[in-house]
Amino acid sequence: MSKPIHFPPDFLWGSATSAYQIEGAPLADGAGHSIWTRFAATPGKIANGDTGDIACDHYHRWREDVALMRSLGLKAYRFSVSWSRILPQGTGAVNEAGIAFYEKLIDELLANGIEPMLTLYHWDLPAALDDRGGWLNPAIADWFADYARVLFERFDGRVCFWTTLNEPWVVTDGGYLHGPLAPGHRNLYEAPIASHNLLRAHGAAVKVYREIGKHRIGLVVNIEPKYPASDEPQDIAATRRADAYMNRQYLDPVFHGHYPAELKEIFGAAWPDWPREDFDLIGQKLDYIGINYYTRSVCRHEETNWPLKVAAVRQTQSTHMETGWEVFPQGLTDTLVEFRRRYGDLPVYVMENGSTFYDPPNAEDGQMHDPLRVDCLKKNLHALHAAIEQGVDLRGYMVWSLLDNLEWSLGFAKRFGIVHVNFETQQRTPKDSALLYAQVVASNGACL
Ligand SMILES: CO[C@H](O)c1c[n+]2c([nH]1)[C@H](O)[C@@H](O)[C@H](O)[C@H]2CO
Repeated sequence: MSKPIHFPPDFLWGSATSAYQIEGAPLADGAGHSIWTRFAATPGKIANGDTGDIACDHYHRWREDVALMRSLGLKAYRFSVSWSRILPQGTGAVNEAGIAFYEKLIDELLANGIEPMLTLYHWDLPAALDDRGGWLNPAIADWFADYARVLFERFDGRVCFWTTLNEPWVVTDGGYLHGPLAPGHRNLYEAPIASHNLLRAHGAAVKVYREIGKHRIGLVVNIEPKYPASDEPQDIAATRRADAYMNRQYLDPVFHGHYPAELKEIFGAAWPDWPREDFDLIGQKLDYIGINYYTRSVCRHEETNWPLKVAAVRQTQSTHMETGWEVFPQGLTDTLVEFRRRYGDLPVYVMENGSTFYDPPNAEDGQMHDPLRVDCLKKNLHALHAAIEQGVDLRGYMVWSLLDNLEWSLGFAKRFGIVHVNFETQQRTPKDSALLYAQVVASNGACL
């Protein structure tokens, strides 16, 4: 009989989504275009021609969705604000209808005892700012800080939990180096600049929050722990490069004031000499770190792979993600323990963790059975608890995702929701994984 599991008494159990993936109506009520409304309108960019034009219609069904969260007993809800609903041109005049939408959502969450956790940026940059260089223009740190200030002034106090950016690595690698995500660039020289400006913007927003905010602010990074495929020196070196590029490229400047040396090795002449004062801005003190964990990577040297010269060795038990993300719960424990070892005892929240599997059609009993996701969730929650037992100051967990939604360029086919969405009828149906998660929340993990 395994030892009963106990999470800390006030552990924050919740779920996560993002604006473009669930809201729909991206241009409603005065909102401006974003790089994702543009990308989605470009033939071939999103699988099956899917777009966020309707998605989960959350823009109209937000009250129903909060009631759904309440029915699951969720303590918190992590969502993002669409910058171009608030500032249609990215800067300048505030669109009060955009403010009103998020105000209604926040007040409904609070009325239902659910902590709103607001992400300022989850990838949907205003198109008007992209026209001015977007993340490649150093001025974006000021544009982002001004946008953040509007939301801080309107919502701080009702929102007590702020995140500046969701996953600067994905924004950079997907949008500027390899190109599968908006704005779809493939440029070795642009990627470091975009990445550095994302971190500068993060720092500038935190600085504004320290002037006017009274609660908590942090950053959310995706961490994919890297394990060498062999003890061959070139595989060890490849693993180090992969860890520096995906993981330490963001945490080292924020917590240690410099980039990992491997980045100059990877980017060569494309890696600028950054001004020292930038690291004072980037290194603003944070109240927490958010970590998104999905899988690990087993790395080997591969001379032909641009620009890292690293290849991932595919593993056996994988999810149905297009690159087959391995189910590896130990990686979650390792990630959290390693964060504490390398960066110290800052409070940690797992802000995304989930899996996509082909969900069989609902059974005769009308219930949406998702056994693979249930198994994955249980294993990851045990791994989470193992990290707490090893001393990690883990404060909360947001399952990705509340709803099946638009999986960016992969469209609606990749379902991550614990609640099934019929995109024809917009009917929501809790899957077995949602019923399990509700029990986990109600028992604070004791049912695991
Ligand atoms: C590299 O994987 C990242 O950790 C990651 C995975 N995911 C994410 N980031 C994004 O934050 C979500 O918008 C995605 O829907 C979700 C599922 O793909």
